Amino acid sequence: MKDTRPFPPLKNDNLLRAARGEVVDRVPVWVMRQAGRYLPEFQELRKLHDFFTVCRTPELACEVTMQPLRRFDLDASIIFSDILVIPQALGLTVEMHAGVGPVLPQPIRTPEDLKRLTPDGALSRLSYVGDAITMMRHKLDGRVPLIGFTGAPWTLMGYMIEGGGSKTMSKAKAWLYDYPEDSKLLLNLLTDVIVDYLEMQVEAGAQMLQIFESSAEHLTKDEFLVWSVPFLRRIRDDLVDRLTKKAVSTVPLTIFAKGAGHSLKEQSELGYDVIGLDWTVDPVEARAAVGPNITLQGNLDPQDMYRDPSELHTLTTDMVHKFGKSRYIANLGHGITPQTPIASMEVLVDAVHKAL
Ligand SMILES: Cc1c2[nH]c(c1CCC(=O)O)Cc1[nH]c(c(CCC(=O)O)c1C)Cc1[nH]c(c(CCC(=O)O)c1C)Cc1[nH]c(c(C)c1CCC(=O)O)C2
Repeated sequence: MKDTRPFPPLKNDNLLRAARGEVVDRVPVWVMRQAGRYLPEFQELRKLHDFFTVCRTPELACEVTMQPLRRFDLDASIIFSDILVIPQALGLTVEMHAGVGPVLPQPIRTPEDLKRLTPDGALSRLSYVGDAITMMRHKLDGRVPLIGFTGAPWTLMGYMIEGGGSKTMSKAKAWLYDYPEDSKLLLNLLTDVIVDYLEMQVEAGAQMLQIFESSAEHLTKDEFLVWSVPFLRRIRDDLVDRLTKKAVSTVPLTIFAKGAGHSLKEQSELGYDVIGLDWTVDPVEARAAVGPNITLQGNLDPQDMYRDPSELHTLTTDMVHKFGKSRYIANLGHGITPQTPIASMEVLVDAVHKAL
């Protein structure tokens, strides 16, 4: 039965205030992939359960979501899941192979393969994510906001065509040139599912949403503007439309387009509240590009987490000083990597909170 109890009131809302451009008590900080393999308790749980079993079992997803919050004074939680649950819901098999990452044994190879996708009913096959979000809101007891997320269309298309991660996305890029109309069809199909999925996450209790366009780095600026930006715009516009029509309050939206620092101005015109930056972007230049009315998130190099604590502390403090206290959410410039020392997370969080 659906849990319809009201959610506990939020105690630390610095993340949402930063996203809306309001005054914060302290600079909020969270870390992409903050629940993950650098935590021994995550590794222990993963010995007992397959990756997608964790995603599909709300109790397990909530336990893993909670793990980093027990250790660190973070200002946000992010629901444990993966971007590849959408290709799964569209009928593709996705396996998580240790040491390799995601594998799709029957990828989309030709436009003919698009017929195998099953958008009808995809949302109902993702209902476990909504269940985990609702459960997590209660377990958090208002401690910090809960972020929901999705992969963006181009990034999902890449995994669906490559059959997993890829250094070049060469097969997916070949689609853009060889089958431009079918590429648009696939990107629009994914956009439709993503809008449904995000609407469902908000209704389930997600207080902020992040769209991961992690494979933007494989596109030139011109390609990014054609194959990513229009779909990111439609996700935002359609989602806001849907929520408005249902009289559901909208939540702040973050776009994280890794490797798209060449198009910050264009990103700032999409209607998102927050732009996530990878570590190649200079904070001061980013602010100049997006103007004063957008919140920036990021962007310490995840490799800096391997430096000694005093160096890491200094780098973090310098980063926060460059961004400033207004309209800023501290994070890494991409996901935390599996060998990261736990002590580095403590240094990062502490340095952010003490910087200003
Ligand atoms: C591209 C992408 C994926 N998944 C995701 C992205 C976008 C962000 C990014 O660019 O890093 C997003 C993601 N994946 C995961 C989260 C959980 C929430 C969080 O704590 O941030 C989030 C937000 C869990 C995960 N997703 C994955 C793990 C590790 C797998 C395991 O436990 O065996 C976790 C904790 C696996 C995964 N899932 C994916 C890859 C490429 C891999 C393998 C690489 C790796 O292992 O880090 C696809």
